[in-house]
Amino acid sequence: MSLILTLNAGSSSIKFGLYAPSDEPREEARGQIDALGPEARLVIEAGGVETSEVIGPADHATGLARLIAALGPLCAARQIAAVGHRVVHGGPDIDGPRVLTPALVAQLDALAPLAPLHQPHNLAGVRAALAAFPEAVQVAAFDTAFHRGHPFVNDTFALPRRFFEAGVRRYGFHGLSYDYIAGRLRAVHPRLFEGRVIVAHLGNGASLCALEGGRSVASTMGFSALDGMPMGTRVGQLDPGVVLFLLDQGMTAGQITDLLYKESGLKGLSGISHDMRVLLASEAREAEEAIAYYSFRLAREIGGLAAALGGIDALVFTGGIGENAGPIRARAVAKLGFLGLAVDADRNAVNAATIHAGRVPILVMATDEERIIARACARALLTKGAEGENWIPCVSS
Ligand SMILES: Nc1ncnc2c1ncn2[C@@H]1O[C@H](COP(=O)(O)OP(=O)(O)O)[C@@H](O)[C@H]1O
Ligand SMILES: CC(=O)OP(=O)(O)O
Ligand SMILES: [Mg+2]
Repeated sequence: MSLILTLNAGSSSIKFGLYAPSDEPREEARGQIDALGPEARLVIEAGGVETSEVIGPADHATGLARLIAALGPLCAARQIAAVGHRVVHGGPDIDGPRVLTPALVAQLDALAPLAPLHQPHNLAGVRAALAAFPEAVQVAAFDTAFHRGHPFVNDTFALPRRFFEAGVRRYGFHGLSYDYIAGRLRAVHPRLFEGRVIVAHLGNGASLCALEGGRSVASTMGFSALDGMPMGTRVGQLDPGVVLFLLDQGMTAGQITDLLYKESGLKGLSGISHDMRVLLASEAREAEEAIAYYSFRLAREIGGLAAALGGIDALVFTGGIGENAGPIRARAVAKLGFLGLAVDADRNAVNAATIHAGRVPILVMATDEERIIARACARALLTKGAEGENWIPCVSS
């Protein structure tokens, strides 16, 4: 039997999954190369057993090579029939997964400046997989695709129209995560799925999405993966006047890019760490202020999306912080009683699946971006053969 490999080559980690193909792919193994840098770690979970080893210094290229080598024993003699890649940016037109062709890869390369922390690594994963598995179908699943049905007012800036036409618009990201959550809502809470749901994806990157009947109508991330929530190292919402000021002060575009993507957010504000666990455990005033800012912005974004939806029928927390950081959820929701939102302290403390004490359900749900990629691969394997066709029929969540 053949296998599906999923690759999610991010800014500081490379995640993978191995699946047996079927309508609902069966996960056989998953893992990641963590903390790319001087002391990278390879973590693999297979058959209920987790192994972890420090692999020493690794960048994206060497980390990918090491990961591909580690797949050998997991695959045994089975062939990788499809490799699915998380690609953060698909541009204005791509509204679902696609089989990768050289022309499409070139088109995606050109979008790298819009997502400099992600797109180049995503595409490096594509190139490594093409070399390692030349017989496999290569599939891309896009973070932007889920948001392509937004109304105009949620996608535009108030710039002259020609900029919108030229692609300067709000794209929205984390679509694989929102697609997965929408699917779980439909399966587990069908009545909520039909309503107005705000999903807060709070990982190293963070955004929120407003869902209506399972479809994205607004997102807090905009043109790039910088806007909206402050993140581990990214600034979140920022007055563009600050960028003009920094340019005027003599900073180069490259320096400002590094500042906004890599030195800001929780890391910049605390001066301690980008990692919420570290900040929650710290007694430093700066850690507390970074947490206070994060929680305040989270409440503001939820309020803003509730207005975009004209109300809220459920709130969902997901991502590493959303799934695990009870104090952050509690602090944000404490400001949102006027929307019918309140947290049950005991259930929140143990990350229970439902944590509300008020009228509006508040859910904690684990996300699974890899599964959305694996499903796209399974559909690509079923439909392959249409010569020159790279559209994959999309089974919506
Ligand atoms: N138990 C926890 N308590 C608080 N924060 C946590 C916990 N576990 C993970 N996190 C936070 O989740 C964030 C990483 O989220 P994750 O979704 O794993 O990231 P990525 O975007 O890289 O997939 C980090 O800030 C980390 O500190
Ligand atoms: C788009 C984005 O911010 O992704 P991540 O959370 O993986 O950094
Ligand atoms: Mg993530």
